[in-house]
Amino acid sequence: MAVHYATVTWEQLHRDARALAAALVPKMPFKGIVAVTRGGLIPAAIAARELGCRLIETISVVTYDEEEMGKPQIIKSPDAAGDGEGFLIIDDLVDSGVTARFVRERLPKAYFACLYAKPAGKALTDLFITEVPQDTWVLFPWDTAPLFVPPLVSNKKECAE
Ligand SMILES: O=P(O)(O)OC[C@H]1O[C@H](OP(=O)(O)OP(=O)(O)O)[C@H](O)[C@@H]1O
Ligand SMILES: Nc1nc2[nH]cnc2c(=O)[nH]1
Ligand SMILES: [Mg+2]
Repeated sequence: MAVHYATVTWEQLHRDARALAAALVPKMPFKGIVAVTRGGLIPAAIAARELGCRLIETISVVTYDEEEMGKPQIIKSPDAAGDGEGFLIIDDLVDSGVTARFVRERLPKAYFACLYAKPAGKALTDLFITEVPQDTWVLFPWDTAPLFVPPLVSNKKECAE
């Protein structure tokens, strides 16, 4: 279980998604992108803009069943992508690799790219941008909000005290 957090800001996410797109240019052309919903949607949109790709398909895989890791289930199939030939799959991250393995079984000929990868799942990717330790939980910008943080010294006390 993750014991550390890595907070990713919108700016960092945008930079990393652009870096992913830049690394994908030599792999072009792609017929289209398959975004792994939901986490892959925003990285896929940024990469699609950079790569001039307008055909976007989605695959939705549910791996957790009431907090338990269950058997992965496809609840939305990427029908436009066939067996994945010529397609680029984009997700936000691989952790255990369960989602990536399942998606690859469904789209065996596609190229799999993501922004962040933990050691247990990284071998399932063709490309990732940043490795994250296994014990670290990535907090995406859509997971977080700015919070008031109280000052170190209470304003009831005088500075000179
Ligand atoms: O390698 P794994 O252990 O399978 O974990 C990685 C997956 O987990 C997260 O998705 P999640 O299933 O939480 O759904 P979401 O994208 O809809 O948030 C993340 O977006 C990856 O798709
Ligand atoms: N937000 C988020 N979702 C995950 N799903 C599996 N691992 C992670 C992670 O580190 N962060
Ligand atoms: Mg996901």
